[in-house]
Amino acid sequence: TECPSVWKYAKLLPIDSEPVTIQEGGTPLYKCDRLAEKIGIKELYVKHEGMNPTGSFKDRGMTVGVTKALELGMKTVACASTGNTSAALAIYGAKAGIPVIVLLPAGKVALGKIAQALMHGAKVLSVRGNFDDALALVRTLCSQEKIYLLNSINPYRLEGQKTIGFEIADQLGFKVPDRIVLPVGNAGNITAIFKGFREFKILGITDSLPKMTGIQAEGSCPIVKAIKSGAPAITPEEHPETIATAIRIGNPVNATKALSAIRQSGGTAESVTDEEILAAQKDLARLEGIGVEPASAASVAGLKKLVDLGVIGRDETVVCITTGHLLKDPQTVIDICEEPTVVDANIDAIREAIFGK
Ligand SMILES: Cc1ncc(COP(=O)(O)O)c(/C=C/C(=O)C(=O)O)c1O
Repeated sequence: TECPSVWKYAKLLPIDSEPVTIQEGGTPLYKCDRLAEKIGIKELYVKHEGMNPTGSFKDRGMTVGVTKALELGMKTVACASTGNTSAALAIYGAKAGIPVIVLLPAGKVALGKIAQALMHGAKVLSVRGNFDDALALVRTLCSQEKIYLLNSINPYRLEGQKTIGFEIADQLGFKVPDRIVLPVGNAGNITAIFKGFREFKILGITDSLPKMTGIQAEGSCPIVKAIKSGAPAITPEEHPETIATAIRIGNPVNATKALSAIRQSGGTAESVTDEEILAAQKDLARLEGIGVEPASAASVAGLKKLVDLGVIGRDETVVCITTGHLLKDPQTVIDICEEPTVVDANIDAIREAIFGK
């Protein structure tokens, strides 16, 4: 059988040429019974997008976006990023053989992501400002030069990411889950996944739509505030703050589409504290063996909060999307875990450390 990947769904993607691919997609959908029991719901799956080649779901958008860049005869690609978008663009640009420019918020990008962007040969600019400043600047650059902008304002990114919805439906035997819960930053992914489920329904492949449920960090949650207030648009946040640096975004470019996806699907949005995010990161790792970076764990933290609040029913079938691998942000893990025990190299010291005698 065909290896599951983004390009399994090529007929539903707006690409006519040979794709630039590193076999992205086809990520595991884990049934998480121990985590489900702890949270108190009947059926919980985790779609682990950290298992993509570059370690995040961004690969799906970039395989389509970079292929389209070549189709359009673009010679250089660029993006602003909280880290994962830039890592993926660096890798797909390298695969495509074209130069990559990335703008990162100085001091606010996890180690693994910077390592990827640098090693794969991107021109990395560390901007003295936040992600939103960097995004405004790269949009200006791409309007002045013939450089292809590949942030999720570029619709081809969302075309690739909608395959997450296709795969979940595929993996559940075309039984659509009641709800998808995922972290929201620039709000491209929640928009894209809803599009995927909507397209499968229009094609008659499935017969329902999941409730799209976006989770943000309490210190960076413009989408949540708009959903709770019923506002037609977000109020951008000047100083977004969270340990989950991947979603430290105050002015999401896809806000309008995301608000529509949440409202059309009967979903919701909720915020969680950094502490709740880190607790969920540990639960995923220690109950299910799923290693994620902090932002990804916001999905599980938000699920727990919404179940406790009675917003999510205990009999719902829920899929949480974990968006990035633990190895992207090892420093945060070292900072929150207990130190290793240093021992002398002899069996007595080992036994003492383990058995205390
Ligand atoms: C691990 C992780 N989890 C969730 C999100 C939020 O997805 P969107 O709501 O579609 O933005 C991101 C986004 C990262 C960037 O925006 C970037 O890399 O520039 C992420 O890296």
